[in-house]
Amino acid sequence: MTSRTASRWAAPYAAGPVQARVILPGSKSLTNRALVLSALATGPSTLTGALRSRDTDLMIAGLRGLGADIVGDGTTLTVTPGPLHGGAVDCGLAGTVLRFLPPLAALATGPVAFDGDEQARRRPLGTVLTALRTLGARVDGDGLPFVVHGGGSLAGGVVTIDASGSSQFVSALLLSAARFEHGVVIHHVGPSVPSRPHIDMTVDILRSAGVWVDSPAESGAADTWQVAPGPIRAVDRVIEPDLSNATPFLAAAAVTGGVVRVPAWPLRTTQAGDAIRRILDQMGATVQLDDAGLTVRGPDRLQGIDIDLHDVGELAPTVAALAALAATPSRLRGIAHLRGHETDRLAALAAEIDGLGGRVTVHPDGLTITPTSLRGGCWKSYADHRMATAGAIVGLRVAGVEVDNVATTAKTLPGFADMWAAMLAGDPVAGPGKHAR
Ligand SMILES: O=C(O)C1=C[C@@H](OP(=O)(O)O)[C@@H](O)[C@H](O)C1
Ligand SMILES: C=C(OP(=O)(O)O)C(=O)O
Repeated sequence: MTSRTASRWAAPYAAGPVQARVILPGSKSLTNRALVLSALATGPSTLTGALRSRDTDLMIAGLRGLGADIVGDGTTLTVTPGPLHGGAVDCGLAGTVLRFLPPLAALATGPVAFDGDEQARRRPLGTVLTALRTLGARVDGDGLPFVVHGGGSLAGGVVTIDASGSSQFVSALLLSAARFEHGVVIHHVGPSVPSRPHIDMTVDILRSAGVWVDSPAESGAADTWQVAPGPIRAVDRVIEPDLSNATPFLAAAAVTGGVVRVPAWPLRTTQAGDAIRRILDQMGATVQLDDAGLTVRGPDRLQGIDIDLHDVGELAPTVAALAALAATPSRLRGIAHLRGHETDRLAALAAEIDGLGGRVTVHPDGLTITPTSLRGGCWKSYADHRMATAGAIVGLRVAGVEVDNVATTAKTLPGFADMWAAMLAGDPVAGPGKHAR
């Protein structure tokens, strides 16, 4: 739907160790879950420190178009639920909008037409639409564009799905299920579900809104989640900073032997991005988490890593960039599902690292990256925010890297290029709408 003009951005080269303090805007995953729950809640609620980016603005527009009133200045938003009615939703390239809003649309009184970016048409979705039909909804289409004919209510009940393509299939059904007449019981059958922390995040936020949820962790029933029907309480929330978006900045410390601190790093969190602490530690960095935030000190020699990223695939582009600059080979496992992310990230990472003279082998489940001496050149971003930030990391150590369409980082981190430049200049770094401290 949206056309974007590609342009090349000269990724800054780091002449020495990077030293920076970086304040990140709010988490995409938490903001979009909170928006959905607030729109389904029993009364108004306020979100503080919400992320404003393409993905979250698409969620806001989608919910407004279906009847929610969302007002606010920048990162503070007040959401007042309204009767849900028919309308149109632009998903852009946001997996959270594409997967989380169809179940909510099934509760509307009228047809809801979904469309999105050309690239979004290739993202896996059929599982959610088939599940909705099983739960009582009428849906025209099996992928974008499609129409959910909201009937004002949905029966809900028991459904069996294969969620090996995306954890968002499970999260999507769970988020709206308290408003289904019979709630939902989801059985997953198939290869293992990726990105489990994201489902745990969904369970956690539902419970904080007073919803009864049973998950494999408590029930012992592997791969079964259940939500009881009932009210979703309106809760005022402070959104944590986005830890996945922190990872390129932390990687800058790791690859330059520098020091980067991220204040307000939560001591306990459901965000998958928290896994970067053990990844950087394994690669040889010094990682310290305390009340002042997270501090990463880069090593003299960055080690390669052999790691299963199945649970935290979102971090794979950052880890691949680190691996390309490490002293020893790396093997990234468990991430076949990245082929259905914003782009086929396995193919894209291999093509771009190889394009600079690197050596990457693509496996059915991931990548082997053998460090070589890289040269400058064009790094394509494929409209993928995390491909663009991975190119920026590589550019810190390889002169002459040009990232095409760095503006695509606005999907979750508008102002990334300015933040990156400020980091290299030794200036304070804060994204637009910085996280309230
Ligand atoms: O629910 C979420 O907020 C997300 C779940 C994950 O999706 P997949 O399970 O498709 O990897 C993650 O990669 C994505 O960035 C955000
Ligand atoms: C996979 C990602 O996004 P989405 O929410 O669009 O699936 C991501 O941000 O890495």
